[in-house]
Amino acid sequence: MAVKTRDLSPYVELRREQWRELRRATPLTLTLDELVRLRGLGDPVDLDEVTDVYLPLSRLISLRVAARQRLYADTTSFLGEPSAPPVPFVIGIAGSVAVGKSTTARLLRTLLARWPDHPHVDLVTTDGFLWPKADLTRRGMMSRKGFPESYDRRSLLRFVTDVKSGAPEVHAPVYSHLLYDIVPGETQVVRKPDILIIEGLNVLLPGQRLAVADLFDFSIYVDAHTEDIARWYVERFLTLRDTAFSDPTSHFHHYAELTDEQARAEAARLWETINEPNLVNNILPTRPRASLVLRKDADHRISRVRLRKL
Ligand SMILES: Nc1ncnc2c1ncn2[C@@H]1O[C@H](COP(=O)(O)OP(=O)(O)O)[C@@H](O)[C@H]1O
Ligand SMILES: CC(C)(COP(=O)(O)O)[C@@H](O)C(=O)NCCC(=O)O
Repeated sequence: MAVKTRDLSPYVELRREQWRELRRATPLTLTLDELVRLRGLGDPVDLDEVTDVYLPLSRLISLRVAARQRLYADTTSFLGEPSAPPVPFVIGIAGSVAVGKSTTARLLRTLLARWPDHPHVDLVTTDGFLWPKADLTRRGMMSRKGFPESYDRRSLLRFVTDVKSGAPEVHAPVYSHLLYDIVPGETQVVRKPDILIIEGLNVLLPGQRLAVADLFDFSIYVDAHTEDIARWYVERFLTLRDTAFSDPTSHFHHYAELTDEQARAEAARLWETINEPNLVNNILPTRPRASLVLRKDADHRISRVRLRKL
């Protein structure tokens, strides 16, 4: 009997109207005020999107956390070892600069923490693992920020391994957009969370040996057309010019004086020379590896969800 090629796909793609049915009885535990505080600059995500997209997603992840715990328990019993506390469940969130990963990550952290089975959820962004400015400068990589080689990938892998191994306290370095550098001496401390979310451009990249992506129990790729993301990047640059860049201590303070036209041209240049090549050459090729893809339309609205079944 002939099998339709479509049936062999490892993915199932659902329109938002189909996906939202999978929420079942998951309650909405987020208020509009909280949503406004969580969403990123220029991201118009509303409570409908939380209900339609994020509640089914938090239900799916919660099911996967329980399944993961059963799997670990089975392996422990197979090995004849005494039962151990559950291993933190690790979620990776990938996608381009300016696609809205941080909003997705913050929303999920908040929603997942409201499930009684896994209340302790930590979120770490990979910018803390960028090499310090002095190192990037010395190695001629200042215009490669966000490219795979601009990160201390070994430290990132060590960090996630330590969290998964149940270390009582693990420290992550912290990045500041204001300084455009790692903040000396500052760390984010992670203490045995039930769930750890790792958000960053390149988190799904495979490595020659073990890569951080190999430690993920679930991963999300936030996706949109490249032309749409380019436009969001330029719009956000204009907003930053009037907000963050106007701070005299900002590394980008010189941008605060730009006219609209100059700011658009500079943002387009940064997009075309740094962020677009990184998206096309490094980030987009990792999309097929994600457990789930959130697909955004030109207005930022999530219209489709692709789930990996196999
Ligand atoms: N130069 C900057 N100054 C201050 N904040 C910034 C700057 N660039 C990006 N951000 C903020 O950093 C966060 C991460 O941005 P980005 O890496 O582009 O990912 P995404 O837009 O997918 O969340 C966003 O909240 C964004 O508003
Ligand atoms: C800090 C970033 C590399 C993103 O870091 P991430 O947390 O995704 O690893 C990025 O937001 C960035 O600042 N890129 C530099 C080029 C630019 O400013 O557009």
